[in-house]
Amino acid sequence: MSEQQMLKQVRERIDALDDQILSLMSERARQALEVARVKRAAGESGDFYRPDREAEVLRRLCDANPGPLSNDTVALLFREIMSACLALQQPLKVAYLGPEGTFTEAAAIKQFGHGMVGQPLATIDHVFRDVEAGTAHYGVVPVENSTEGVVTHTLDRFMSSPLQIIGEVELVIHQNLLSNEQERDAIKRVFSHQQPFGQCRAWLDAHLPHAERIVVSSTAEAARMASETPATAAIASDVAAERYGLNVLDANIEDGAVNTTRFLVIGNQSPSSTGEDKTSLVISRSNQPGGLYRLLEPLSRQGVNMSRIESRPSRQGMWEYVFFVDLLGHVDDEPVKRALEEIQQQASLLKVLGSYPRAAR
Ligand SMILES: O=C(O)C(=O)C[C@]1(C(=O)O)C=C[C@@H](O)C=C1
Repeated sequence: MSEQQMLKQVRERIDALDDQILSLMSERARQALEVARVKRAAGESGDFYRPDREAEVLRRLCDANPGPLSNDTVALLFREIMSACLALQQPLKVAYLGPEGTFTEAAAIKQFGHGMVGQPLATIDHVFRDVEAGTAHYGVVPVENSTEGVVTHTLDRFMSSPLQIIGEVELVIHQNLLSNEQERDAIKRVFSHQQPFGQCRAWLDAHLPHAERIVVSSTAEAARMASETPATAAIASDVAAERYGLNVLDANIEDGAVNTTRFLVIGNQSPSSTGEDKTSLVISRSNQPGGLYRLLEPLSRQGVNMSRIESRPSRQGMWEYVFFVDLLGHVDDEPVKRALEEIQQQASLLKVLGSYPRAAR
């Protein structure tokens, strides 16, 4: 058989499979509409997004994945299918720290898929306020090791907010050299946020030693400026390259190995336990010797793992420090429930910020 004939045969098989996939996806979308009908009939209020159910769907499919597609790819595809089904049920408005093309937008897309209606906002405070006011269903803000350098503000803002953490997103951050130019030799100036410049210092010293480095407010702003200025480049995400129509001259130019940023998803609902959850708390106790030890001791007694602790100065005058703590488990899981009851007796402040599925891939 000639190559042409063989290709024709394989492509016919692919066409037949695509027909099956299309018909299955359509049937799935009809079932999602049925879920929405049942929820409405039962008088459920609020939106139809269920992060706990989505986390379970993705975990189950990744466990069953026969290959050759990677689990990351399977998760990405099914995330988009669920996002499209959810958009049919009801379009979801998601506020995030903008502008468009930032890593926070990429995190929002990773959590909600392209079916969401994104609302890029100027500050973390605006994101909280829009979700508090109901203008957006959910919000996405950076919290740890962010390229935008705004982590502590996110933690502080939780002190005064009634919102819950309903999910977390981990994103491996890759930096790229983006430009309208075709060649690196044409670049005289490079725009970026301060932190990506730090992350790519050795690469820039080696490959663009004479280019002037200009710090701007975000990587997306850097991409926008590079798109309008000849002989310049931006260090930014591949999402920004797409958004501003720039060429990726060099990909993955960060000096370090894996550079992950964590984002929080905020909203009004409380996801149910999925068996692989995290709980975030803020706790405090008057400043006495052994105070922090007494606050945390119930965790070890109940066998609850702590994945993070962060101290912040209290702004309320009553406590000197507050501690942001992440636990493995859900508030409805017995060991976490018991530990929290014991902590409550020791603490002058205990606020559960939310229980939510641990970051999926
Ligand atoms: O199972 C549900 O509650 C649904 O609404 C269906 C579905 C899905 O497409 O699988 C859609 C949206 C939710 O966020 C979770 C899952």
